[in-house]
Amino acid sequence: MLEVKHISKKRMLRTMLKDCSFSIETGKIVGIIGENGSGKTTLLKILAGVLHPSKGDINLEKNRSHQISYSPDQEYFYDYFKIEQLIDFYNSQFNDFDLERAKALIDFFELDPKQKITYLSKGQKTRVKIAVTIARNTPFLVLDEPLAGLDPLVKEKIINGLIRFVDLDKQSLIITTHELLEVEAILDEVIVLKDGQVIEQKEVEDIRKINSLQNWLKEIY
Ligand SMILES: Nc1ncnc2c1ncn2[C@@H]1O[C@H](COP(=O)(O)OP(=O)(O)OP(=O)(O)O)[C@@H](O)[C@H]1O
Repeated sequence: MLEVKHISKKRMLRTMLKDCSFSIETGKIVGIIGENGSGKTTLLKILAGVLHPSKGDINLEKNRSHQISYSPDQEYFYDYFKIEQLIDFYNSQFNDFDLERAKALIDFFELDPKQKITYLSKGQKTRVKIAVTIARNTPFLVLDEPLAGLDPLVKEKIINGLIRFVDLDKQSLIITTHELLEVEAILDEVIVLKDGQVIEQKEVEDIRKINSLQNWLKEIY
């Protein structure tokens, strides 16, 4: 269980997050959604420990670095590595890294392990980033905008990779996204941010009984 309690974040005079509280159970796929600038990336950075909140706490059972595997929205790779070298590097850095799962993911994502990162397309780099993030056996996998700017086939491949390789008996997946149509089918819950505040946390099944996720979001926004 991950509990976010009354998190606020201010930088200079700007309020990026305001009194955000929610909890996420093991085994859930949770989408953090909301318009541009609503605070999704800031929230994920705070979950991952990259940013510190100005106020509030995050309750996790153990040390954050053993609990959360995080993929930021920007690229951060060592361009001169080959994919297989990057995987070896991750394996050397994280005790919870599953080398076999990483190799299976690279294969599933139709990537050549001998290829240098610098020569990969955006879609290929995104797949590498997701592969090394979800190859860790942490209880929470946190992906910022894993589908942004990708073509429909690559999006589908990534979503299938998530379904196939995330172990929902032990792990939860938290993603931010604007691609509601594409992810609606895999989400268990959504957390909606507006102007830095959590305005809703709801089971997607309950939303679908009355509306599509996209229309529901328009109504509450
Ligand atoms: N380094 C920073 N310093 C000051 N303000 C920032 C900084 N980074 C982001 N912000 C502001 O914080 C707010 C939340 O930004 P954030 O990137 O978290 O939103 P987002 O929901 O992820 O947006 P998007 O959907 O466009 O990625 C925005 O108003 C943004 O301008």
